[in-house]
Amino acid sequence: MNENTQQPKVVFVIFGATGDLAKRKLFPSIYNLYKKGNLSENFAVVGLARRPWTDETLRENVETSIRKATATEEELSDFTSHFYYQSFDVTDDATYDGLNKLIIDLEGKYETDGNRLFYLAMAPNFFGLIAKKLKEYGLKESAGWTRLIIEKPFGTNLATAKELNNEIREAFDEDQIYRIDHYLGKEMVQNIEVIRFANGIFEHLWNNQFISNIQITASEVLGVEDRARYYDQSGAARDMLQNHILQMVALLLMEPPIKLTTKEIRSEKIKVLRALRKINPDEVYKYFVRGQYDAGEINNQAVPSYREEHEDLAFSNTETFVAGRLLVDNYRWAGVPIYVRTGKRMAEKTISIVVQFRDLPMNLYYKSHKQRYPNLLRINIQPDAGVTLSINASKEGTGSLAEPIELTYNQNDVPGINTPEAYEKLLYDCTIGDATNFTHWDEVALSWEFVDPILETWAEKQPSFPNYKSGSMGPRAADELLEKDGFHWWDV
Ligand SMILES: NC(=O)C1=CN([C@@H]2O[C@H](COP(=O)(O)OP(=O)(O)OC[C@H]3O[C@@H](n4cnc5c(N)ncnc54)[C@H](OP(=O)(O)O)[C@@H]3O)[C@@H](O)[C@H]2O)C=CC1
Ligand SMILES: O=C1O[C@H](COP(=O)(O)O)[C@@H](O)[C@H](O)[C@H]1O
Repeated sequence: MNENTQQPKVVFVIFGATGDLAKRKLFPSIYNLYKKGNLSENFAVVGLARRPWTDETLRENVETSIRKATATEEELSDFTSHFYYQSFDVTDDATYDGLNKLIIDLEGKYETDGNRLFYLAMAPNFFGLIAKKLKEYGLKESAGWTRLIIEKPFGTNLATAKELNNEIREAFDEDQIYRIDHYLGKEMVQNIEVIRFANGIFEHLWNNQFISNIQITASEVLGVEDRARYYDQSGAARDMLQNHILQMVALLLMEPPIKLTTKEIRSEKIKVLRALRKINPDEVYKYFVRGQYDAGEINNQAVPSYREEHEDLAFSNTETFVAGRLLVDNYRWAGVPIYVRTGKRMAEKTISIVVQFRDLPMNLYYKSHKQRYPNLLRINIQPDAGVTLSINASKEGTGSLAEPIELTYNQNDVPGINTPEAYEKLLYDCTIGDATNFTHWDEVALSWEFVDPILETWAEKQPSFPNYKSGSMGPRAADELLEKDGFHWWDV
């Protein structure tokens, strides 16, 4: 079935084809695009890494990674026959000419019109170098389009992000650069705009007169897994807050764009990020909470503390949890706190947004003020994908008393809906040249500007870690953030 009208022709070049991201996300996503007819037969994939694999080894690995997708043997071999491997060290100049030759051969064989998509699924310290070499060895020169997808993290602070951006911009134009943030490929994150801008009942109330606060939670059950080396240098603020969480904030608070184009949507998101109130160093501990998980229990299973996960982490002061209270200084949002929290080894895997509407000045249907239930709009991103609206009504037998009831749409319950993986959507968008759900440099820079003072202040003082139990919803201080304002985290 072809869900979209365009069936791109392209050679994908994956740097880091033997790695975790390629195996878990990229190969299955390319397969799904192919299976759904969102990719024409005119495509090839070149996998690159240092390991001395052959085309056959790569194809076997691709097969293993997509087996779950229940393909027949014939479908699998048709698909994997488009994959080619080249053993390649990105630091070795001698390898780039050979790569160009292989791509040109494949362009002839598969008639891909010279379209090239370079995907950098490698450690970020290689991003600048690869971009430079692609230009230097003429791999950017082709009869079709050339695009570059860059994985996260994009720098470790504003200064390093600028350096990286300058390196990449020397080789590629901004409109060829696709900085991926996979949260922007999630169905319900994309739906934020639709829910807001296609519904008068929400958009008319979407401001500080009617909304008392907004809560964003991205909690994970998993711990650091085998990414300790990366994660310990990063921590929750760099790993999740600087990118995924601030992107959701921008989508939730932006003004309606004048058109649904990449340029207009980005321009509105950028205005929100510019309006984020910068945190003064002396306010960091008042408005932001950091945490690191201790041992605990999740789903009745004992799990170790962060420091016990790997010998290199034994004395780590890296945060695995961050919560904060953000303010956006513009006419629409002045005074509305946006609470965010994200962390590893929490009680459950959830990504959800709760929009709490203001109480009525006087509600005739409650016996006491304590029983009031505000209206809540929940945008459930994962594991449920849908929306829930909490309203008040009298239930049978409760007479003239109001009780909260929930109106729920859960996409997971709708038969026949097969929500595509975030990476699948974003890969497709890139092949058709739609950069709407990728981040512009200005968004990256503004997000670092917001996060940097928090990280700098934290770096000055050793935290008292661990400070939350695995299987909990984070440190107690994260609850106090809201309690000080008379709110509490809603269940997610
Ligand atoms: N894994 C994940 O879930 C996520 C990953 N990311 C990002 O994706 C990127 C890749 O991550 P991930 O796949 O986990 O990393 P891995 O460590 O699993 O893979 C790294 C890849 O780079 C290759 N490589 C390393 N050095 C060289 C070199 N000098 N020349 C050529 N190839 C080299 C490795 O292969 P070989 O050793 O054979 O050379 C391997 O294929 C990172 O930027 C990460 O932050 C982002 C979100 C989630
Ligand atoms: O980018 C990242 O995201 C994942 C969480 O992604 P999700 O789609 O499962 O919500 C996180 O585990 C990882 O640390 C981070 O790098």
